[in-house]
Amino acid sequence: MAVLTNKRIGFIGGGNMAEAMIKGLLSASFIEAKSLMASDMVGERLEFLKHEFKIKTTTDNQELVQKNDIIILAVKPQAVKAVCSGIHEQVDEKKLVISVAAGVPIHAIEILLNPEADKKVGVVRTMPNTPALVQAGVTALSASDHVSKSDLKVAHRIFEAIGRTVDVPEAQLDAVTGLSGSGPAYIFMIIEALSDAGVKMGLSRDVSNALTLQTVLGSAKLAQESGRHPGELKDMVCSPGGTTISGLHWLEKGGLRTTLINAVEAATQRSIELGRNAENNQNGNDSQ
Ligand SMILES: NC(=O)C1=CN([C@@H]2O[C@H](COP(=O)(O)OP(=O)(O)OC[C@H]3O[C@@H](n4cnc5c(N)ncnc54)[C@H](OP(=O)(O)O)[C@@H]3O)[C@@H](O)[C@H]2O)C=CC1
Ligand SMILES: O=C(O)[C@@H]1CCC=N1
Repeated sequence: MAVLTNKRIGFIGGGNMAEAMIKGLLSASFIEAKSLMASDMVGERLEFLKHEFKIKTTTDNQELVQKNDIIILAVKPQAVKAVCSGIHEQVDEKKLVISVAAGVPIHAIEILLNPEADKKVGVVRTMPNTPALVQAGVTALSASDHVSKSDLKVAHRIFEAIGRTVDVPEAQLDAVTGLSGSGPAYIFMIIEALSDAGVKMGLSRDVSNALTLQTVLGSAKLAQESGRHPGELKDMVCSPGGTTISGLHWLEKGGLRTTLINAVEAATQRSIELGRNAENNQNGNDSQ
């Protein structure tokens, strides 16, 4: 039985993030496929989504807005301006607009959707991540003043269906993007490297992958469920004069902590830059 029975959700942009959310929402039985729709310019993506998830599709963003109550902006930040300008007449006060676009500020979306400033358009800006695919995502949300408490609750329920949610002030969403939005990619790189390391030491790829994945999963679970400081949990693994401290010495020499902090900082800065470019309708250094 679907949790959200009386609302229809439309995704503008049917790429990776939309797919992660659609799969997560359907797997969680949060909503029925017939209440989901996606629009995209890429016909192949729409065919895939239609075939894989049995959802409705269209190439017409205006039709998508007309036929749905909750509109999720899931296009690249660089495309937000064009998309919002193309749908502003169809977006009325009854629609709830949720953006997952990195960097793009709420007020920029509000101005684009309400150029005459003659209606109240509620926008919730969010930053989810791809583990939504397996209902293990985490999403930070921030809402504009025009979003009612009940609409914000609906937004929370959507993202709770695909993982955890946190509320943050909008000013912190770029940092969220640098940490948990981009974070799965950092972790996948670490997983790949650890698995390679096992193979270098003579393990089969299958065994090495299995050991790596369960080690990452188990460590996160232990940290989450015990609530203990990660430094304390790390110390529990390090026997005096033992193997782990020898390994950690190399992680320190390689600057692992500094590297991760720099990565989050760079991704946060890029999110801020994407937001500025989206407002100015520029692409900055990227050609996408
Ligand atoms: N991927 C991730 O892990 C996360 C992504 N996000 C955010 O989600 C958004 C989407 O990212 P992601 O899914 O990775 O990107 P994708 O490029 O995979 O998906 C975006 C899709 O939107 C399509 N599109 C472009 N312009 C339009 C338009 N005018 N109307 C309808 N569809 C259009 C694109 O087509 P085309 O390819 O032809 O441009 C593409 O198929 C971004 O803003 C990103 O910041 C947020 C959190 C995590
Ligand atoms: O790489 C990106 O820009 C998007 C935003 C967060 C994760 N992916």
